[in-house]
Amino acid sequence: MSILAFLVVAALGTLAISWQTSQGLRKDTAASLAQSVRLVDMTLSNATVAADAVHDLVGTPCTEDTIQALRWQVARVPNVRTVNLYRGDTIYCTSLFGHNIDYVSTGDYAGGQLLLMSGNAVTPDHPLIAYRRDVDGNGVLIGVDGYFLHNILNLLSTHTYLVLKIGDQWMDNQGKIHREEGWPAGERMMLASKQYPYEMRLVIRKSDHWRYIFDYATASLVLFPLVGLFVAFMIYQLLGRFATPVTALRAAMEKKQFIPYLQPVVDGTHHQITGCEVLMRWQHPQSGLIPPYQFIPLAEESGLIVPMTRAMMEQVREQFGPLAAELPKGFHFGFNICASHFKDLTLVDDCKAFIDAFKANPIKLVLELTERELIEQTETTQSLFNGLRRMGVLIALDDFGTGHSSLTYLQKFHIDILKIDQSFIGRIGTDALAGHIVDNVIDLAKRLQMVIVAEGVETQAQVDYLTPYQIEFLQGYFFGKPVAANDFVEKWL
Ligand SMILES: Nc1nc2c(ncn2[C@@H]2O[C@@H]3COP(=O)(O)O[C@H]4[C@@H](O)[C@H](n5cnc6c(=O)[nH]c(N)nc65)O[C@@H]4COP(=O)(O)O[C@H]3[C@H]2O)c(=O)[nH]1
Repeated sequence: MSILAFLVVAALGTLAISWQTSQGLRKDTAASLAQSVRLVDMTLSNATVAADAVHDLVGTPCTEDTIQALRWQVARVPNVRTVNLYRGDTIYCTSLFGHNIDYVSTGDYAGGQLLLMSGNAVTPDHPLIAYRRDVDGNGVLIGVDGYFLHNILNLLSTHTYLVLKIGDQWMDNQGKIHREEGWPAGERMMLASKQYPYEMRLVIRKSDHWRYIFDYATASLVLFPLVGLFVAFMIYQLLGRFATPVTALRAAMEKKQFIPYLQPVVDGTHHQITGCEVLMRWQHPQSGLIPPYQFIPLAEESGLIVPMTRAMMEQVREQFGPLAAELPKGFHFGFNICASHFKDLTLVDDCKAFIDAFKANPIKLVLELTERELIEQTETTQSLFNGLRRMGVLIALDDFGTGHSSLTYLQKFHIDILKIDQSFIGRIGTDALAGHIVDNVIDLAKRLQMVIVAEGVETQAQVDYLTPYQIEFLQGYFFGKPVAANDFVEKWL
């Protein structure tokens, strides 16, 4: 989707740029054509001025005065290089050589008026335009300097190929005169002069488009890919990353959205705080605080629970390690650990790092395993359990009474603590049968001679009921609900 979005924006950008470019190019070229015709007309009008000035000399003999008058026009009128008089098809008087006989092919003149020449006798490589004014078979020929004309072409053909066409000849912006139609390929435009028989022709080559794009749409060239990348990134954020619930979990983990909530655990006699259970919450930016039953099963299924639990231990360690001195003596932290985590040897390192963070006032670390998900005994799990034991980590069996743990299982894994499931505590005082079941579960736990925690204690009646059993620890809303780490510090420490 992101790539598609990028391509769509890029395609739109390309369309916009090419539309913008072709519109701009068309407008600019039309303006260049009009401008070039105006300038060439202006140049040729100088020839008209010179021709007007010597009009009366047409057909008169080539005297010194006539030659002087011709030369005077060359000196006076801009762009005029030569002024010549002819009779029929013979030039007989020139500003350059005075009295001189030369042949003129008047039939070659476009519209009988203009001829494009690559040079003359004096400057054979210097283009010029001959302007002819005929007066009944006689007339005047004005040589107009091609330099100014090819400069006009040069100046106005920055983005296109612009030529001046007179008859079947044309001059390019280098001042070269051509006869064949050897023009570059591309879109053609032309504009004819209304005053003189010539036209300006223009070719928009493919490369002109590119040059035009770079010159005029640089901002768009940078902007569109950037917008494309931004849109693609936003779509990636909104759709791509959360395409599956697992990717959503992974993203949340990277953004550290899983945070610890802590619930106090109190001693069974004086109801003083002795430790806490760490319970994970997902602080979702849109949905708010998400309880663990909505994401823990998926986290376990996908294997993400291991890094999530490690991050949880790290967060608690970083927040409470510096407060070690303020914790009650022998304070315990309980973490829920899923069965698959017991195959991961990094657990030992994480536990060591956790314990080491509280050297100032050593704590007890409790790993809570749920009874509903029994651990298989393999060499790895066994060595892991042994390693944890050596470090003094305690193992608690959570939700005791709801699963199928056998005595052998409890012994095999050296369980230290049994946490009686809250469903049993919740039944206290409801009916006689329920009371019987609760008694039996507590009795069984007692016979196993393990430390007991009663979970889910909500009422005074439940506390009173449990008191004669001398249960070591109690946990439940009656004493305190799970709260964020800061609130826990404020309320309990
Ligand atoms: N009605 C009632 N409920 C009480 C009372 N006292 C405690 N509770 C709730 O009982 C649950 C005790 O945790 P749990 O049995 O380990 O059960 C936990 C545990 O199995 C799992 N869980 C929570 N955090 C983690 C975690 O970090 N890792 C793993 N693997 N599982 C976790 O999600 C389960 C539910 O957690 P929570 O929603 O936090 O629910 C907590 C706690 O808020 C009470 O007096 N009344």
